[in-house]
Amino acid sequence: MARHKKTENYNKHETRYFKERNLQGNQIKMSVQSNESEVILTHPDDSSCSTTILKYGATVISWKLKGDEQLWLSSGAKLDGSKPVRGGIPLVFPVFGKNASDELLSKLPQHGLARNSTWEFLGQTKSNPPTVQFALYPEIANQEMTALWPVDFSLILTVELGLEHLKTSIEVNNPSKTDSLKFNWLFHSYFRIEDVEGAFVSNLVGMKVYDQLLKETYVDKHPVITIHEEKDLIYQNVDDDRIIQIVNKGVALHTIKRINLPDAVVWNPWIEKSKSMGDFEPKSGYQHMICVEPGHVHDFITLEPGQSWKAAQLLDKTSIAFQRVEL
Ligand SMILES: O=P(O)(O)OC[C@H]1O[C@H](O)[C@H](O)[C@@H](O)[C@@H]1O
Repeated sequence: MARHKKTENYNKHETRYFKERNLQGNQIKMSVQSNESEVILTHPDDSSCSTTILKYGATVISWKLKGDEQLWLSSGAKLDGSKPVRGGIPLVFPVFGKNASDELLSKLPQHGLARNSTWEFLGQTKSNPPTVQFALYPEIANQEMTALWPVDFSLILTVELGLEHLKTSIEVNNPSKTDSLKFNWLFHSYFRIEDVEGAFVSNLVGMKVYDQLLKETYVDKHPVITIHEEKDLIYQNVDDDRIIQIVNKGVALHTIKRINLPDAVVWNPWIEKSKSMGDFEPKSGYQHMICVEPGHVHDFITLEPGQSWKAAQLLDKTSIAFQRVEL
């Protein structure tokens, strides 16, 4: 039995269209289409703005603004539910990376079970900007993984498509009456860029960072992060008002705003690591992508029975913003 009330009746074997009405009450363009495997949102005021969410992992696999794709998706990504999607915005829960110390979380594979589970499509909650919700809870999550991590939880993902933004919000609830819920959360966003070597990531200067390759923690004094080799950096407790941007040729291509997400991972696999990932295609793809991943990963969030936690990632088109920092 589904725990979450669907906002629209929905027959999973049919494609369903949710239509918009204009001021005269005429039916106009459809803004949400759903079929067995994916949900597609198209902005009612501009059909060149759209996003596609795969029900497997509730993974955003495409986000187009004025017809331009914003996210990087590997041409070798599996979209059939056989493995997590390489690209787009995979969701990381309840653990980031491979945990070695927690009795239960350490049994889960890298990045947990949310990206390996088919989520329930709850329906559309708003017509403009078009907004939809998905849910995940133990009864429908990947059963091999819930057997390893027998913990109660409930997740609601909200995806809102604006004319100039994509907002993904998460609510985590602990429905248990007796046990606490301990977890990490992260939006593993893969951004598309023309040439990673010509780009930089801004506004992380002065932040404490754990370098996963060097296995060292230090304060990053680089004014910007450039990518000319493999990078795997976890910035911790980044000030809430720091707006992280991916800048290319003097233009802020992507702006990443974090709501209740203190950490940000910056990752590019570069040449050798890309070769080692079977689903990373083309192998030259590392030149055209960068992951900037807002999350809560440097420590765990703990929810007591009945408690909930909310956070969001807002991607938009803010013009270039260098922020003053006190070092
Ligand atoms: O290959 P995956 O399990 O999708 O992980 C891809 C990457 O995710 C994050 O960015 C981590 O910081 C990296 O260490 C990891 O390699």
